[in-house]
Amino acid sequence: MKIGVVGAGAWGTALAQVMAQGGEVLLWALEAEVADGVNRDHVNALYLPGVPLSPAIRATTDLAGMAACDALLIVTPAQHLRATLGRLPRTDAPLILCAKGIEAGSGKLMSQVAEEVASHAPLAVISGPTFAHEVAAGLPTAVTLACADAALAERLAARIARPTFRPYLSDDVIGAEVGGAVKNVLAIACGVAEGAGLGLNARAALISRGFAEMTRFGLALGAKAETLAGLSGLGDLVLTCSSTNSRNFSLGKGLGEGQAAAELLAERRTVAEGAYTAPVLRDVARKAGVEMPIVEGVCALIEGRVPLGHMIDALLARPLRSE
Ligand SMILES: NC(=O)C1=CN([C@@H]2O[C@H](COP(=O)(O)OP(=O)(O)OC[C@H]3O[C@@H](n4cnc5c(N)ncnc54)[C@H](O)[C@@H]3O)[C@@H](O)[C@H]2O)C=CC1
Ligand SMILES: O=C(CO)COP(=O)(O)O
Repeated sequence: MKIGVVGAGAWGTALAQVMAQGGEVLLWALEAEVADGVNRDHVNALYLPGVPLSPAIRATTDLAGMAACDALLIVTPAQHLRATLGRLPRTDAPLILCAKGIEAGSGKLMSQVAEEVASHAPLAVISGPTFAHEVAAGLPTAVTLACADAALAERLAARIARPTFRPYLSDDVIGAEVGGAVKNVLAIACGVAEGAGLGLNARAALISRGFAEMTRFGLALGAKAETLAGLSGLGDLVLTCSSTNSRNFSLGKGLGEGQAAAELLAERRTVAEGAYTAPVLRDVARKAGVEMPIVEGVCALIEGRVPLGHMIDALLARPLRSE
């Protein structure tokens, strides 16, 4: 099974590196300098610096080449998924969606966007606790591979599984996507707590009450509770809420230190998906009648509507209730 990877940011490059252990991989990069660097020097200096890449990865800036692949890992940021899929050549190859987010404007999960733009393609999702640098370095990692078609899931798992990269199968595509999208927003909240010096008790409270928000939201969208408690939900939440290796956590840390969201976002080339997912997540949750006070607080901070102190006071002053 020849694998194509669409998107040569940190995660697409790391996935290409693991998949190259099982044969040649074609990697599509938006930027010509990235494709050139991968082909000539076997590095992606822009998005995954310091990692020597496998010579079995061949990079291209031409999406047409993806038609020759048997399965495509789609790893562009969430807000670029629709446009990128729209430019892909028509192919019957399964699309394995790897971005974590909700589309602004439509309020759709990645699989719902793909169903609209590439309705002919079989879909799967990879999600879970996966810092790109660790995966690229061959450190042990487990992910959720979600697909409604059990036979396809098994075929994909057989190709994707590597000695240090272990997929667990699930039929709950929505659940796998909700976990990845919501944890990014909660990681911003935990970063805020770090930046503002609120302590580790506050972080643990945000993780567990954030998980309650993720679970309420996921169940309202039809996700299974056990998916949300698995690698793609709780697992990724714990990882991303614990380390400045997370772009979302470090964005939150900057906010907690008093910097403005607009400045922090303008400074970065890499994507902090939670900043774009937060407002649309809040809107979808409100429409579904799901209370997400931590997500509401993150939105208020990102939009610059309330000072940090007010946001913290508002969360602590909510009516007392059962856990
Ligand atoms: N970096 C990580 O450790 C992980 C990232 N992810 C997810 O993977 C997705 C991609 O993130 P990264 O690879 O980290 O990105 P990145 O932050 O390393 O790089 C940004 C990417 O966006 C692309 N891009 C910019 N403008 C674009 C456009 N107009 N059209 C298409 N692509 C465009 C760039 O070419 C580059 O590939 C995100 O949804 C992220 O949440 C998931 C798991 C781990
Ligand atoms: O999704 C990730 C780890 O699973 C990466 O998190 P960040 O995008 O916050 O860096």
